[in-house]
Amino acid sequence: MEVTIKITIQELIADILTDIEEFNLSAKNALERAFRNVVEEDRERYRGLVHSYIFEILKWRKRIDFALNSVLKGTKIEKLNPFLANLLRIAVYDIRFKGTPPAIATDSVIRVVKKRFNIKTAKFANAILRSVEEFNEENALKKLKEKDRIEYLSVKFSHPRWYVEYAMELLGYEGAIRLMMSNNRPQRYYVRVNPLKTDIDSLRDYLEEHDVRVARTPLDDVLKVLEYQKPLTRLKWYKEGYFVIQDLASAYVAHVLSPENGERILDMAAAPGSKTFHVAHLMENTGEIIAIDYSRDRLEKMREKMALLGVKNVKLIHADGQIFKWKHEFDKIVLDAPCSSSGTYRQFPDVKWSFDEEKIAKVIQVQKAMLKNAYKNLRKGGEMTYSTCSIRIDEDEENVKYALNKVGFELVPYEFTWGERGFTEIGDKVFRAFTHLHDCNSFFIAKLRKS
Ligand SMILES: C[S@@+](CC[C@H](N)C(=O)[O-])C[C@H]1O[C@@H](n2cnc3c(N)ncnc32)[C@H](O)[C@@H]1O
Repeated sequence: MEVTIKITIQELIADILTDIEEFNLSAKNALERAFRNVVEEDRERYRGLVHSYIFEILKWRKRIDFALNSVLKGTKIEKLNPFLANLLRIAVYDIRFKGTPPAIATDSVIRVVKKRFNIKTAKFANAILRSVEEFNEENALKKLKEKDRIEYLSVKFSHPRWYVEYAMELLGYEGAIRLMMSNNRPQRYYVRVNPLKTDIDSLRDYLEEHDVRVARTPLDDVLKVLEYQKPLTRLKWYKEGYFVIQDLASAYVAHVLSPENGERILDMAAAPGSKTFHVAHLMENTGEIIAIDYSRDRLEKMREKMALLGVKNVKLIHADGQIFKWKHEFDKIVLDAPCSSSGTYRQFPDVKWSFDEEKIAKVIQVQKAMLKNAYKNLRKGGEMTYSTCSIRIDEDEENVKYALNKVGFELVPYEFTWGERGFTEIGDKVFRAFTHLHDCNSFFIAKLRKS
């Protein structure tokens, strides 16, 4: 496991995990940042391994912390120095999830503790890991189940407590468990063809020639990846923009919007651009798309990708979608709102731990303000999609009800060809996907009109 980079793998992983917490970075950004400092030849060799550690530890963090907190006396893992806590998490993950012999897992992190702290801390860490080795998780979980069933499920499936309660209310006990189990499975990839460069049949042939086994999906421009040999991002056609990697439900938005050639479209939260580019592709590069986002970094990435995909009808603007007003009204609007991202746990397990109720309440206010502002920017008779990758009714159906009752929109009875219908009295006119049912992100779409 030890590598010839200046630091060991364990040290690098603990640094990245600590950056995620301390600087509120996404796992993806933290990985990118850390690998900038790794020498070139090691970068390609170790990226996959480190990526997998980071994602798996974040996925199982609550269960890992349960083991650690059960053996820690007089303190909690959350109270320890964050770098030390993350080293302990790596060892627990190695021992309990990867089946690494405890002596090896312990030894490799204790060496880092000695280097970065001191002998006393190393002895402390060693004692904790010995206790973890003897910890009877099955018994402890059984006791927890008797005391607090929700907390038991939250630990067992390593999901936030609020999520367990929410999922049980939406889907019942069995449904909630199936959803959490599927959130914990490996990510499923989908690819969408870039029709400016090729067609779906040629893409399918190309992928199969390159050992990527694919299947059709409910969307005729999207393929489901069943098996692959090397990362899709290393394929020449990916690097040249012949296809994009885009979640199935996310790729439904542009179809529901049904843009027509020559129209003027606003995308109010556009970066990194999946839906904007899809709309541009469906419009065959005609008309005009104004794509705004509040994050300059994300817009910059979007600009690079746009050139690669041959998209020419998009103007990128750094702006706040709550107040942005353009000189013309729009025929159609995409509002893929910032949200709790609670539908993306399989893809981004770090998101599980980065939203609490306070942060979610704030994002709901932003969603409402954006809905109000969308109305101001839309022409009479114009249509829009409102979508989130959240499972929560307060970000989805309740916000649509707000748009109908308080803003003035009407709901378009769109004929969804797949997925589930939603909740509340408007449930039969909206789209929902769930990870355990549709093998993609849990997702919400509603189509609205300014009458
Ligand atoms: C769900 S993501 C959008 C994903 C994008 N539509 C796509 O398909 O690639 C939400 C986006 O909202 C942006 N955002 C957050 N607050 C915003 C605001 N007040 N105005 C505009 N964009 C905002 C975030 O920077 C983020 O890029």
